[in-house]
Amino acid sequence: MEIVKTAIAGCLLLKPRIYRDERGWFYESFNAEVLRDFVPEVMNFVQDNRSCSAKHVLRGLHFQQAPHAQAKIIQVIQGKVRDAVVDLRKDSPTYLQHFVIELDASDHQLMYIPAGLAHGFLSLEDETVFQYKCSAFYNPESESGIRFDDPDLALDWGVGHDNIRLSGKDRDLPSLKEVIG
Ligand SMILES: Cc1cn([C@H]2C[C@H](O)[C@@H](COP(=O)(O)OP(=O)(O)O[C@H]3O[C@H](C)C(=O)[C@H](O)[C@H]3O)O2)c(=O)[nH]c1=O
Repeated sequence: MEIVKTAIAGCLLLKPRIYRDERGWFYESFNAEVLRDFVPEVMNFVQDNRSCSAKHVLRGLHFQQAPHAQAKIIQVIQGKVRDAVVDLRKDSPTYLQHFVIELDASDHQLMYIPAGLAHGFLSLEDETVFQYKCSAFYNPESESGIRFDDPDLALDWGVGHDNIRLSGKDRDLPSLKEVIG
């Protein structure tokens, strides 16, 4: 597996070695021994989530507040997304840094997102299936987030905001300024 650093400290792209033959392909999508030196929570993933989204559905930006903050290893199983992360760790050298990256199921890339980052994605195709490992259990009481169109972040989702479909909960998310105080 190739481990690639991103613009945010500790957030890593994971590019598995793909074994192809006449039957198709195979790769290890998670291997604790391989990730041990790069992913502090490698042995603490306790929950896997999977969602399916229609085109232009945006889920996020979400995070769980400490002590329920979740590190995640995300992957697009089917379809394509624009995935966004924001560093909310006040002690991080990349505090408030953010980026958007396109992840396509056909690339088989994964991304490790440390605890303390806000995360969301925009589905670019119908039936986009998104799966991720979490290092802490779901704790709705600790859930928070940032609105997808926050003016201070100005995230580039690649489509007009009028085309984006949100849950009622996500429509009411606070701004970055409200979250960081
Ligand atoms: C997250 C979660 C949700 N649920 C239930 C609660 C709701 O009844 C239903 C849908 O939840 P929600 O609308 O919060 O799902 P998403 O909008 O996909 O949330 C996710 O969106 C972005 C992409 C993330 O990175 C977060 O991990 C996660 O919050 O599943 C559970 O039972 N367990 C869970 O871990």
